[in-house]
Amino acid sequence: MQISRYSAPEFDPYGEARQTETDDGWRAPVAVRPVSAVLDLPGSKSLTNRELVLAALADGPSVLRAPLWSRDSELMIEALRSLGTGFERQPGAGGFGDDLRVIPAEELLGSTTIDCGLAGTVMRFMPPVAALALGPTTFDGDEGARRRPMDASIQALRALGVDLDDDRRGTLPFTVHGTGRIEGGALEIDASASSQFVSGLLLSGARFEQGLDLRHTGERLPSLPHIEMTIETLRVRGVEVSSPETGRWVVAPGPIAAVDVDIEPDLSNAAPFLVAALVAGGSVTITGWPSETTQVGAQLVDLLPRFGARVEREPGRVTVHAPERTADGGRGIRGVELDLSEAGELAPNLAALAALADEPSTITGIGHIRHHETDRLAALAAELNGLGGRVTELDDGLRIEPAPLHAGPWRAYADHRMATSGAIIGLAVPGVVVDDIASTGKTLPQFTELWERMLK
Ligand SMILES: O=C(O)C1=C[C@@H](OP(=O)(O)O)[C@@H](O)[C@H](O)C1
Ligand SMILES: C=C(OP(=O)(O)O)C(=O)O
Repeated sequence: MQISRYSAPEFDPYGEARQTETDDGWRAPVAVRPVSAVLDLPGSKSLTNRELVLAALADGPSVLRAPLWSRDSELMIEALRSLGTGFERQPGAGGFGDDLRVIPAEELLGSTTIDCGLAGTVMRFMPPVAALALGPTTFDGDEGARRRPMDASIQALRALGVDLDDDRRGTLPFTVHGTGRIEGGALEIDASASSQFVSGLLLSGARFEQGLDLRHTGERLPSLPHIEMTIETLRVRGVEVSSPETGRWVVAPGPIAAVDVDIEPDLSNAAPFLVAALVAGGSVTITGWPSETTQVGAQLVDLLPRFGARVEREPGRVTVHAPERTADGGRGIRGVELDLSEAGELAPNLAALAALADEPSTITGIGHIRHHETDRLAALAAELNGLGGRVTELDDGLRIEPAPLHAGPWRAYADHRMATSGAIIGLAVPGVVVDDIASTGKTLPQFTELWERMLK
């Protein structure tokens, strides 16, 4: 599925802050007064795509309530459908679309091609599922997806005895020749480039004859909360999974239970809106905030105060209040020294915030985000510096120094979080034009609508 070019409705809340699709892209609206917004957000990408895989491998039908409907989740649905999984949409109670009943295939069948788009979850979670299907499954995706590392998934499946045809560069495209079963057992992988290699194997591991005893051999492992999320979703479905030591996970063989699940709102997609409170002034509230969660976006309640925000927690909601304005009318955003190795997903939006701070910031621990939708370190440095910023790329992060920013184009590189980062900068800097706001459809097709609502 290709996302159609976004066509924004005419939007002119302040006369000067027009949000329109021009030939060059989307003119980001400027915040001309403090915001005071209460917003509801659609479901989590990471939870939806895990629950889709687990529901398809389960021992009976499951309902996903309030799942995310976006490019990444629809690609996952299509991938599972092409292997024989049944799906029925059911009216949902929330405001963001239907619930989804997932009916596992009696037998998963290959002889198909899976389009991964640019979705890391599809390209890393689906190959083990394809190996459990009978017949060949070819994996491919967007041009940008062909640059994302896949070697750990490919080598893992080979080590498990699965036959694969690939380009030998450790990237898409490749073909998995599924035989309908995987023996399983002990396996070593280097997941330093992405936690998704680990999650992908754990999600299918209970369906291997001997389960899985997986060890990570690399020096670092990014995005640990996402592995915790995988473990938690498995446990909810009755799978025995343990981590006897750091970097090792054991999944017992056995059925994956059919369970109806509620998908939490996407807390990483809360980031641009909560960050907007610091940039525009005022406050932004996100409703439906879970009291307990494995989502890494929950760390925003601790991260944003480091930039000077005040965070208020009430049952089911989080409110972020802007810092006090400085004596000279500045935003009062503080510089930070952050290790974001656990929360690399939040780095683009937090880097945009840091670029609007009064003090320098250093964000480290995020070398792996060079392998996200684009090389996010290079992209952030290029786009911020293109607007007059003073950003230095480090091996594993960014050094961001205060500098006055000016109008200009902002390239999204087909990356939803680069697009929302451009929108954040545009709140403070008139004349920022994001070339591909439609890329937000990867995980949040309602982005511009919610952004408008926030600014009203
Ligand atoms: O498992 C997941 O749902 C994800 C894991 C993380 O990937 P990396 O470990 O590659 O950072 C995260 O950044 C990505 O957005 C989603
Ligand atoms: C890295 C991300 O996505 P993906 O699931 O495609 O890896 C992200 O959403 O920030």
